[in-house]
Amino acid sequence: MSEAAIEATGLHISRGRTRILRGLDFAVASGRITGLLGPSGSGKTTLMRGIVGVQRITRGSISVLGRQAGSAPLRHDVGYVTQGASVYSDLSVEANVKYFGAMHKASATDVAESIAAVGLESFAKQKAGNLSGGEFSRLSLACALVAHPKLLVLDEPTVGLDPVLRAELWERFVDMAAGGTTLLVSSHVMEEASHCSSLLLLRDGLLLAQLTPAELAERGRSNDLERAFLNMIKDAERGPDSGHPAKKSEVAS
Ligand SMILES: Nc1ncnc2c1ncn2[C@@H]1O[C@H](COP(=O)(O)OP(=O)(O)OP(=O)(O)O)[C@@H](O)[C@H]1O
Repeated sequence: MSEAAIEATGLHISRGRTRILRGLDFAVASGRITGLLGPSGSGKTTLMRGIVGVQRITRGSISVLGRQAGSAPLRHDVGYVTQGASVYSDLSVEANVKYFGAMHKASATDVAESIAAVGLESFAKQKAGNLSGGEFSRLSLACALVAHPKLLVLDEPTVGLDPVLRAELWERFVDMAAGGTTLLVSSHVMEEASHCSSLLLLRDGLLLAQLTPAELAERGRSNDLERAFLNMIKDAERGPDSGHPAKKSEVAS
């Protein structure tokens, strides 16, 4: 078993007066793709923010690459691509990637490779503000890739992308993991779960289960992972009196 890149212990996070994450314990393996899945509002973004160190932890801890989440030495090792725009609309694609690359001493080759990795070579000189939604989000990804992070945290990176681009991006993620990068990718598209080695299933701020896609299909009694997830949720809600009791280890207390 590979070493953990992320370890959360007794993690609670509140935002304002609302308790969003309510006691999570899990580990994310190095050099793998871990999917963070759950319905809208389940706490995926909040958890990612905690991992990259931009969200105050209320109780418990998160360790990232062996250090406390958010600590200064992690700055060059952790990449985070948010759902919101993080690039400069008035700069070209190339200038944006160069700008983010400069913070990590990236070479001209790194810049060109990152642009190529997201399929934006023909848009290199175009202003970011003139890109389509999907191109714009791929540019955000290129800006994170240029730093060659050891851990890449991606919040819904395939939203707004067509099926071809979606597939290409997942191939890219698989290649990166094969090269040793750890990826934590959130999505609410359950079919994307099949690309991941491990899945964290969040619901209402609790970890419903951590399992492989094959285990999800088995425990949720369907090869359609969306249906399997829904079945697991129903089982957890029915509790031990249902015909399909949730295993104790699957339900966070
Ligand atoms: N600043 C805030 N103050 C209070 N509550 C917040 C704040 N930000 C988010 N929340 C609430 O926290 C909950 C979890 O939000 P979060 O963005 O982590 O969910 P998510 O699983 O990423 O959702 P989505 O898939 O829709 O992006 C939501 O109910 C949201 O309304």
